[in-house]
Amino acid sequence: MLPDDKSADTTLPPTRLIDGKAFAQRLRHDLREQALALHAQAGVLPTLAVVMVGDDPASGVYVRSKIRATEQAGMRSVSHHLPGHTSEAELLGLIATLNANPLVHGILVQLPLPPQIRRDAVLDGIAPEKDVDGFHVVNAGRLAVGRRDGFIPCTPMGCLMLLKSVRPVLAGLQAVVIGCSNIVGRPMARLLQQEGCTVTMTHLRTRDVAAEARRADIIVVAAGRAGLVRGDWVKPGAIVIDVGINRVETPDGARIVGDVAFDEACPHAGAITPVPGGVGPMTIACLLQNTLQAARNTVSAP
Ligand SMILES: Nc1nc(=O)c2c([nH]1)NC[C@@H]1CN(c3ccc(C(=O)N[C@@H](CCC(=O)O)C(=O)O)cc3)C=[N+]21
Ligand SMILES: [Mg+2]
Repeated sequence: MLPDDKSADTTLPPTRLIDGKAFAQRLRHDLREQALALHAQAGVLPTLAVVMVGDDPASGVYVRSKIRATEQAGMRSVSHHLPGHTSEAELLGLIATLNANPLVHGILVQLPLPPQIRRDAVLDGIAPEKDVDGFHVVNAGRLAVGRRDGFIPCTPMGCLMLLKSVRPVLAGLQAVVIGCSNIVGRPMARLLQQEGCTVTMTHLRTRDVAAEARRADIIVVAAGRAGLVRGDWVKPGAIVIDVGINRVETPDGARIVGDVAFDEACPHAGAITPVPGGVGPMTIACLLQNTLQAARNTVSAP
């Protein structure tokens, strides 16, 4: 390059692919060492109870990968598979038993639940100190008021870790969250706000989501609609975190895609998560982190 050639100064740096799979593998490796140390030093074997109701095949796949990851991370898992016709009272009974069991540190009830069971009644039946999903209303409340003594939902926590891996300081940035479920969007917005972002939460009734997205330095999308975020929604250099998991049929068979039109968005984004291999693996790693934390919390400080 000639000394007077300034073209490099105006060219955007290449898009950075955020490798959630590799990040999650490192985290799981670290968690394994910490779990083994806790077991050796305090005699506590971090244990996660996974409860599944019914036979949704996708849920079965997730549950099995959570159990495998738990054991690979030097922790124990106990799984309870209940039939699809289980009543809410029966499920609450199992949860009460797990709440009372001192050898169980974390409890995860796989969602979605069958229609005869009220999700919120079940989530609020889990002891908050064992609520490693962070879905109990008490843990949601702790996050909402900025307290740090509760559990943070695993997917937003994983998204924040990935964001910070490419941009350690988020303060002052404009963030847009697309989709505001209690599981991802709402807690994500609260975490970003705590990091000092100016957060816009968008949802089904937002008049012009594209216009909100175009102003953003950070886009987190958890809307459950394949290809929702188009290339021209992405401000040059923005960080794009894609939480979507959509199964689509292609001529070459079924494929999992996110909520971002990845090929379109890539040239605009400064950094972007792929699907698969982005946010998904982080969700499981953060579940293990919360389980380890729940186990540690049972050990009285020396
Ligand atoms: N109580 C509860 N807690 C949950 O955390 C919870 C739940 N219920 N119900 C279902 C959703 C979904 N979920 C995922 C976890 C990991 C991947 C994951 O690892 N995905 C990989 C593989 C994707 C694939 O190829 O199938 C990836 O994105 O690369 C995806 C989705 C947790 N969920
Ligand atoms: Mg992903």
